[in-house]
Amino acid sequence: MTKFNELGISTPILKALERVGFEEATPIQAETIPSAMEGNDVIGQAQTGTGKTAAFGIPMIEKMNTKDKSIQGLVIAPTRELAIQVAEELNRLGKIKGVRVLPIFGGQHMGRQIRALKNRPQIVVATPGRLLDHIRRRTIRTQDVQVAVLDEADEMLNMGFIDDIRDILKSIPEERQTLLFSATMPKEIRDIATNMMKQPKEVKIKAKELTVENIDQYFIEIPERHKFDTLTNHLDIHDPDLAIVFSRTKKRVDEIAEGLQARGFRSEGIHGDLTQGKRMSVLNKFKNGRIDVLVATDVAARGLDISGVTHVYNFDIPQDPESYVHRIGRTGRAGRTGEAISFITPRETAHLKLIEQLTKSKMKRMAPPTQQEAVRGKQQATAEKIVQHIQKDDLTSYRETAVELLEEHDSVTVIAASLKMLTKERNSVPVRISSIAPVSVKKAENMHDKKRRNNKRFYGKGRGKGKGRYKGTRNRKDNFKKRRNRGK
Ligand SMILES: Nc1ncnc2c1ncn2[C@@H]1O[C@H](COP(=O)(O)OP(=O)(O)OP(=O)(O)O)[C@@H](O)[C@H]1O
Ligand SMILES: [Mg+2]
Repeated sequence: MTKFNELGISTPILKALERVGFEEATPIQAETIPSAMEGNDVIGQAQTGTGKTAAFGIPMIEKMNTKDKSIQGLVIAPTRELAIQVAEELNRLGKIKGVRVLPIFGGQHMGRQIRALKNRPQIVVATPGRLLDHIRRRTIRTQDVQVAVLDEADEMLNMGFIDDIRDILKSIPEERQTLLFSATMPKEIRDIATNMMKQPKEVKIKAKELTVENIDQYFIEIPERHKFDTLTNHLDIHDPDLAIVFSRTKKRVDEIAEGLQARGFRSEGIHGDLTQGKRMSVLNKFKNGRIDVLVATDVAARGLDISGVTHVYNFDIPQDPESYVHRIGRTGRAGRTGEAISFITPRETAHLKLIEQLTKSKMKRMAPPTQQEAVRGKQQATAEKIVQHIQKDDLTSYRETAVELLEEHDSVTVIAASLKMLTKERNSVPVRISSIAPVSVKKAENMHDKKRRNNKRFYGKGRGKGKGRYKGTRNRKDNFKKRRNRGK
């Protein structure tokens, strides 16, 4: 284990690290911080939840000159929630040094962002579409940017984002330092990345598996129509602190969340068609434990760091095997344990193999939990609560009534009645989720089309097309030209 003070980090940042409670550097931090501080371009790959944010954040903050009021650092992230989270983490690490960090993302008022930019942040953490709007309106100037980071780099360099990223990087001086981080880095994406960088140092933390070892991975083979009951049965038996349920479409996310509510779970959905205000309020409720089950599209698959997530369900397995790695990585973070349960329909077993090939780990088969097991699970949870009362509380004032009850009834009957009263029996209202085609291996190979489609599906129709969005992107013009030529 490496201490932070062995990495050449300055005193204000060491102090900040102490304050946030980071005692030792994680392997990705130990290996990339010194190299990035020397000014190298770095591609950093390490498992989910192993501290990649601080791995790029610390060298970036070190490089910032607080006397200079221009934007010197730029972090680009695929979702708004992640941009906010990364900005918060950089703020915690850079505060003592006096570095100002601002998140900039779509779905928020331009005017409000322009006002916030007047505070002259040194670091901006942004989603690509909105950042490009600001660059084109010259409300964000990138000529003094020295460090550019692509968090979730493989996602940022995929079909859905790459044109925006190219345009953004073009606006930044070439002498910049470029840092790319992700838990996954397919080879073809790494090749694109290297072309945008200067002799990057590649740091890949060696691990037997791409996924985190302390996440127990299971799969349950069931027909589509049994998925919902299987989910509620599993939730009743395993009683997660916080759980995330991933589905492939926004419609199903809404339906699953509503179905869970109908059965008495505290649940809400999050996806790209919701207003930004709603997205934030749902996520905050989940973080504060006011909802227990978050149902999400892949908009919540990458980067989000929410403590207390003990279970991740793949209600629908993802089309993209990389996405599996990121989804299940929402649990088992920073050394904690977690469970991932994937529902596989009989026609999707080949896809399961594809995922296992990528992750180099095996999912264990689990039998679908039955209704009786679920009922037993709920009763056992009540029994545990009773035992806690026995251990903790003073029950003297209840004893007399207890003795009276036992004079008339046998003890098992009395306890059974108490359990019945205390157990919140699950109502079993029928819930229908609209159907979805199974994922197929063949489809997954068609990367190009898939990525364009998926970005719309997960992040929302409106991504990057808000009011005032700069309309004449090179890409669209090119497409237009192509169409015109074809028509001739
Ligand atoms: N050195 C450290 N010691 C203790 N905790 C740490 C350390 N570095 C980071 N953490 C904490 O670990 C958690 C995960 O960190 P982070 O979100 O940066 O992971 P990540 O590698 O970016 O994961 P993902 O691939 O999912 O984006 C965070 O809560 C973070 O504050
Ligand atoms: Mg991250």
